[in-house]
Amino acid sequence: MNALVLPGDARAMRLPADHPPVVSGRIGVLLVNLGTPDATDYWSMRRYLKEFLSDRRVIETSRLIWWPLLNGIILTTRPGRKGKDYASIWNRELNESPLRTITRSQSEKLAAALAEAAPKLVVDWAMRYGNPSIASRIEALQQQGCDRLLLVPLYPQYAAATSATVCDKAFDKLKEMRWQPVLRVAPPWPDDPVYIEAVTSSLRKELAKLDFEPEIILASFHGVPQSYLQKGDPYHCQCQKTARLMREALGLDEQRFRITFQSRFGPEEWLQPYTDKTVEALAKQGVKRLAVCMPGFSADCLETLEEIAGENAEIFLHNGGEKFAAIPCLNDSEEGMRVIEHVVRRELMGWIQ
Ligand SMILES: C=CC1=C(C)c2cc3[nH]c(cc4nc(cc5[nH]c(cc1n2)c(C)c5CCC(=O)O)C(CCC(=O)O)=C4C)c(C)c3C=C
Ligand SMILES: [Fe+2]
Ligand SMILES: [Fe+2]
Repeated sequence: MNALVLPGDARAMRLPADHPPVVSGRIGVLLVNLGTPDATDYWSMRRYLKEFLSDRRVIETSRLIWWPLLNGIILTTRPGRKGKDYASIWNRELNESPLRTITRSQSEKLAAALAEAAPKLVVDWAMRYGNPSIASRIEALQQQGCDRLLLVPLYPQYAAATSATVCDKAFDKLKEMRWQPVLRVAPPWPDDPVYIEAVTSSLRKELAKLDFEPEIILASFHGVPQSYLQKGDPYHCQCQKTARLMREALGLDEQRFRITFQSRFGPEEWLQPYTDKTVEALAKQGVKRLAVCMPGFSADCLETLEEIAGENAEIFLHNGGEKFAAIPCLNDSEEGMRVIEHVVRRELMGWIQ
């Protein structure tokens, strides 16, 4: 007879010698963000973009039209161009993208914050595209004895292209498993008072550090094609709600605090107003001082550091603007961790005390 110590509760269990090993009794929390290439060279970028842009949740265009486009022009030209953009924001110390560095830190800080209240908890993190994959981390959590799993897509606003595809991927892994962990999924938090308080107090703090007072603040959210809204995706409404609640909490009017949508891709019409067009128009109208916050991103990434802090700053300054600030995302700041810990504690109710 073997004596097996269960990591969760340190119970010793007696099993026959030919019995497969059993580890159980722990709870896994898996934080998931969008994705990241392993490196900025052409092939790493191509692999990452191929996985990302082959996802039917992201690109809903008919495969007959999309496949030749993707495998022809897009995967030939985009990896090189975007590799340079990633290189401009790369974390050289750790040789990885900022999104990876920040997501790991969020996971480590969450684990530390919950260690005392929930010693059976194992906190981990994954990327929907690239590494570490969702499948590999679910497997690792199971090997550590997690028979219950809380999946946390790190998107405050739900979109099929982000939140739903995280669930699809997790369920793909579960489909292969004999002993599936029980799965809970954290809902989005577009109007959660803890989130609204965190994004507005973080914004106030960042504004206070500037050497200027912006005439206008943009809340820029990642866009999606306009057709996704027509098909019933709640993303647009949830972004509007977050922006309205932020504006009310800040006591600003609709002129001073405006919503825009960034990162459009391809010729289709995306959610509007577009961030880059708005930034250009404001500069041309004579606005001299502008700040842009990005409350839909839980962590700084290519779209915030390169597109907003880089490209959009340049657009503003080239068209007559004088001062531009890109406000950092919540990241692993005190405010950011307050939101993640709040969501996780609430969704673990009944599983932990
Ligand atoms: C082409 C369709 C895309 C849709 C729809 C889309 C939705 C969407 N994306 C995010 C968050 C992020 N996107 C990021 C990068 C990125 N997004 C797309 C395309 C779509 N996104 C691409 C092709 C890329 C890669 C870069 C590029 O080639 O332009 C990132 C940054 C990742 C990083 O490592 O830094 C984030 C985050 C949301 C929230 C969203 C819909 C709501
Ligand atoms: Fe995106
Ligand atoms: Fe709406």
